[in-house]
Amino acid sequence: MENIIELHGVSKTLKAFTIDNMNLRIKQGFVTGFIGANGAGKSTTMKLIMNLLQPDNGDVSVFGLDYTSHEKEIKDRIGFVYDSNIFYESLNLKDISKIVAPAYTHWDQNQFKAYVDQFELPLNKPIKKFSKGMQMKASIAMALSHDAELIIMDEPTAGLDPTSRRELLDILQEVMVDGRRTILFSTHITSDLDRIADYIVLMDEGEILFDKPVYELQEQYAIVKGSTELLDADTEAYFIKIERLPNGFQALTKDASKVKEVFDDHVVIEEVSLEEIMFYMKGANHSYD
Ligand SMILES: Nc1ncnc2c1ncn2[C@@H]1O[C@H](COP(=O)(O)OP(=O)(O)OP(=O)(O)O)[C@@H](O)[C@H]1O
Repeated sequence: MENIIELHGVSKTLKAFTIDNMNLRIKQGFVTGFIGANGAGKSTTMKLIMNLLQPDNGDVSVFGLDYTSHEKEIKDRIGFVYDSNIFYESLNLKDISKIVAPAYTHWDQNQFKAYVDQFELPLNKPIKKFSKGMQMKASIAMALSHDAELIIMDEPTAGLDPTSRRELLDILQEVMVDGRRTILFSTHITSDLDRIADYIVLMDEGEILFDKPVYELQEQYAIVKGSTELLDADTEAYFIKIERLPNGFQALTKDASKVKEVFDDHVVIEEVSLEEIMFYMKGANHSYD
């Protein structure tokens, strides 16, 4: 199976927010980073993938299965980290693991204890007395302790200190080593993705703007700087968004080689960061995508 998650023509309206006819495919065996501004719809999409929200229209399948008849099997094979505390707050980790363990076919108590030790989490302290970062670590320890084939994490690095963030990214790299697993995770910290992502999905206002391998982004997207005299109706078509500055223009292109061919040495072409791509694509004219 090439795609571990497939969304076909999915629509969902939540009051003022709408996802309309979304198609998304997440490749098996890779790490996909899910990015987009606040309110873009990343959490909503993850909830649709987890069946915590149901689409108004369209289909969601995970492992090639649908939730109508395979909910338990799908959930058994997913490790999910959500951006707010999903545990019973007055319980401690020891009790929670006893409640959670029977729900999973492959729960591994030793693995769980190893993560608890690594994250230096207390087993006997009620979750409500954990800091935000500790709660996130507890969530991560649970998600990684039942041999899940698919790990879905909504902003797992938010609230973690730099050392813990690095530790988590190392763990995620380790769990990917045997090639059996797939990770989808959202983050606002784009440097997380530089370390481990193979694919990037960018979302804006309920819409997937792109879903691309990292190497393709690095090869094709670039920042172009030059004199505004170079711009006219024809040449502007090479850019996704153009900023006109007093001393020239600065623009994002998704076709760096074409820009090089057309403008040659009249422009400067620079590598683009994910943050810059997000900045330029927000509110851009997507007919150029
Ligand atoms: N239960 C709800 N009822 C109404 N609107 C909602 C509900 N949940 C989310 N929304 C709205 O849907 C939009 C998308 O929210 P979502 O949490 O999916 O975005 P996000 O990309 O995860 O944002 P962030 O990066 O800030 O976490 C927002 O405008 C939010 O206000």
